[in-house]
Amino acid sequence: MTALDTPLLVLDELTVQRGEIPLCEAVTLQLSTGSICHLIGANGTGKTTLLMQLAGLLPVLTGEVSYQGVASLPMQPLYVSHQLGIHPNLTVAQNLTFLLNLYGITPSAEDIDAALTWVGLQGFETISSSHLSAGQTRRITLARLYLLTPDVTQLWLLDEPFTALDVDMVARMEEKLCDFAHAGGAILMTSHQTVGVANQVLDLTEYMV
Ligand SMILES: Nc1ncnc2c1ncn2[C@@H]1O[C@H](COP(=O)(O)OP(=O)(O)OP(=O)(O)O)[C@@H](O)[C@H]1O
Repeated sequence: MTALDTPLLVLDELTVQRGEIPLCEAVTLQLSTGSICHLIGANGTGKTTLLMQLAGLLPVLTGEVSYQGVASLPMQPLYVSHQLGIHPNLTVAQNLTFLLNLYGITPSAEDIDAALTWVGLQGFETISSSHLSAGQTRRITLARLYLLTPDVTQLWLLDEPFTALDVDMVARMEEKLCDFAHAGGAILMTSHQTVGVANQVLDLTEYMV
C-alpha cells in the first residue's frame, strides 16, 4: 500500500457557494496523504471560495465533506490566504510568532532564525513588517511552513502561495511541499502558475453552474 492509498479528505457532490449564489456544483475530490493537488480554474470560478469553505470560513450548504473517514471538516487545516494578514506595526519575528501561535506553537529564537533563513529573511527579525517588499511580506507568511509538520496539521490549504515570489523561492517552496507530502501531509493549492510538483489536479471549470 502506498501513501497515496490512504484517504484523508473526501469531497462528495459539494456545492461551491458564496452567499446565495452557487458557483460550482457536485464537486468531487479525494485527497490522500502524499497528495499535492493543484486547484485550477479561471478567475472567479470559486477556487478561493472552496478553500475558505474547507477552512471553515464559509459554510458548506450542499454536499458532504469527510476528513479522516469522519463526516466533518478538518479540525485544523493550515489555511494560507492570498490576503496576507501581516500586521504592519509588528516586526517580522512578531508576525511569524503570531502566525505560529495560531497552531499552538511557541517558537524559540532558534526556530524563528531557522524559518526566516529558509525564506531568505535572515537578519530581518526586528525590522518593521511595513518596510518589506511584496515578495518579502509573502515570505513571512510562508516561513511558518518550515516549522509545521503533519503532526501539527496534516492538511495545507494554500491560496496562491507563489504570488510575488522569485524563481528561487518558488523552487524552495516546491521542495517543501514535497517534503510535507512525503511526511504524511496533503495539500490543496491554487496557483495561476504551473505547479511542477503537483500529482493531482482539480479543475473547477468542469463543475461550473
Ligand atoms: N467577498 C465577496 N463577497 C461576495 N462575493 C464574492 C466575494 N469574493 C468573491 N466573490 C464572488 O465569488 C466568485 C468566486 O470568487 P473566488 O475568489 O472564489 O474565485 P477564484 O476562482 O479564487 O478567482 P481568482 O482566480 O480571481 O482568485 C467571484 O465571481 C465573485 O463574484
